[in-house]
Amino acid sequence: MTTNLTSLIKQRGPIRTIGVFGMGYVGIPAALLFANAPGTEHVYGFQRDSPTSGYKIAMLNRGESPLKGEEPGLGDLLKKVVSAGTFSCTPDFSKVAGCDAVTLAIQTPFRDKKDLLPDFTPLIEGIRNVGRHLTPGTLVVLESTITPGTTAGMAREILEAESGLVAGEDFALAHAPERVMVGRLLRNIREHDRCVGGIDEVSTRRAVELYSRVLTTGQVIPMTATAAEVTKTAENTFRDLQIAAINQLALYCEAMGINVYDVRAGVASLKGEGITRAVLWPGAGVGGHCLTKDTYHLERGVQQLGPDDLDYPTGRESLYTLARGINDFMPVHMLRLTESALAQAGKTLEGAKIALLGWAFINDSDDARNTPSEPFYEMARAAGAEVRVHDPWVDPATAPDVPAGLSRDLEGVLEGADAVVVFAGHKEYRGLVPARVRELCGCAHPAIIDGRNVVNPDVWIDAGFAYRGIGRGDKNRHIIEKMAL
Ligand SMILES: NC(=O)C1=CN([C@@H]2O[C@H](COP(=O)(O)OP(=O)(O)OC[C@H]3O[C@@H](n4cnc5c(N)ncnc54)[C@H](O)[C@@H]3O)[C@@H](O)[C@H]2O)C=CC1
Ligand SMILES: CC(=O)N[C@@H]1[C@@H](OP(=O)(O)OP(=O)(O)OC[C@H]2O[C@@H](n3ccc(=O)[nH]c3=O)[C@H](O)[C@@H]2O)O[C@H](C(=O)O)[C@@H](O)[C@@H]1O
Repeated sequence: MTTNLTSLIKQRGPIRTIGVFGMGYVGIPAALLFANAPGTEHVYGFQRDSPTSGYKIAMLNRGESPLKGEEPGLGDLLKKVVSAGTFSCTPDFSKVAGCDAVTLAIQTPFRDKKDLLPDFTPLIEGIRNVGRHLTPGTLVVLESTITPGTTAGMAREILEAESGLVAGEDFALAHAPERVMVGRLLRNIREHDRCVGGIDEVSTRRAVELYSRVLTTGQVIPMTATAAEVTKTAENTFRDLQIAAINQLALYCEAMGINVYDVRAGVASLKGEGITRAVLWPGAGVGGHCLTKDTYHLERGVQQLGPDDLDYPTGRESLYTLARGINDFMPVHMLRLTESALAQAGKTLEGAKIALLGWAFINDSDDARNTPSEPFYEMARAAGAEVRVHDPWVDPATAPDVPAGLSRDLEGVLEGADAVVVFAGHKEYRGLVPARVRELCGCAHPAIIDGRNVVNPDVWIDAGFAYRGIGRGDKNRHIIEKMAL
């Protein structure tokens, strides 16, 4: 069926000029790969000149990356496309008018951690700016993680209102969620399969044309815009669910006095013939900006798109939000394990000195977004404990929302501690020496609470520690070897 949009796209020919809104972890690698792809004449990196991020504009145009941490290949690619003149960064959104395709990779954080609602303000501002300069025949693609229904709903309405054009008639509109991981941004975009969903067939086809040019081993998987939104939120919901399943099993194993890692090895040994189990790892909780929010995007999507059509067991909570609840319970459980270990050494949380090891939400990383260490920190202090935090990766000078007293001096944090609580599986903690730690703690029976299975229980129990570990029902009831300091 030849629609007005089909002929508009035909008149435009292949996509040559591209705009990418949001020069962040997602937008920058995406823009550089588009700029480096055959057939691309120019890519505009659209970046608002905000107080916090405006500096990126000049930095990127100098060929310097504003992204923290190692990103293999990104620096060289940036220099290449800047010197080739196929990429430039600008706050001048009027250049949208000259683009054949515009993508938006703008942040969509929680508005407030308590209400778990997304703050779409920055994204809406970006969509509005695209609409103001939108010309017929252009493809618009949302890459941000959004609530299912947003592309065909709110985004479409704003674009049409600002441009006076009609989506699906005058311009193409799609969603193509990002699956990148910091530390492997370029590789992930090239190699991961890419779900690409248009509000209609013509939009999907144009979006497939855009993304096919940057994929190497990845395949494009076409679908509808809403299906693409659900795919992104569901893939992280499922990961959160898998983590909750092993966390619940860890709690059960503690109650039954067995070692969850024996059970995990047993279950994981079921292999092949489609009967394999995806058993993940129990731990002190789930942080990050993906798994902590994407479940709620999915839940809001079904509530907004299909409230009257959803058939679900009456009065039962969603399995997915229940999983979120179990994962968010793990820092509470860590506090209870700490309390139990302190009690075994004749102490209480009140007045105890706690060394919290690990502020980052993930091993060997400086990323502390929505870290599970934070609720533990707050609860322990509320219970009257003094908590000092160590993290070898998180920089107290630059990381947001760091606790008072976050230090990189491990021995200093351990000095005088009644309890040592491991929240991140940083490699530094796998080498802790019990005798040295006990000497630094300066008491006969310090507590060690292992949230990431980084210490050997027997070695620490033999050294006089009151040990507790997530899922270690076989060790958590040990007796203390009475010994003088
Ligand atoms: N960072 C990651 O590893 C992943 C992120 N995502 C999703 O991708 C989206 C972007 O995330 P990040 O790149 O991490 O965010 P980011 O915060 O690193 O980058 C966003 C950029 O957009 C800019 N910006 C904000 N409002 C703007 C506007 N109105 N016009 C132009 N620029 C604007 C910001 O100044 C910033 O430079 C989010 O929805 C996130 O959930 C998805 C998968 C992985
Ligand atoms: C593009 C994108 O959204 N990728 C997601 C991202 O997740 P994220 O960066 O949040 O790291 P993650 O490995 O999922 O870990 C999230 C949180 O869950 C905890 N975690 C993770 C795995 C596990 O078995 N047990 C566990 O407790 C981690 O400690 C962390 O606190 O990266 C994951 C990945 O590394 O593959 C990926 O599966 C996720 O879908």
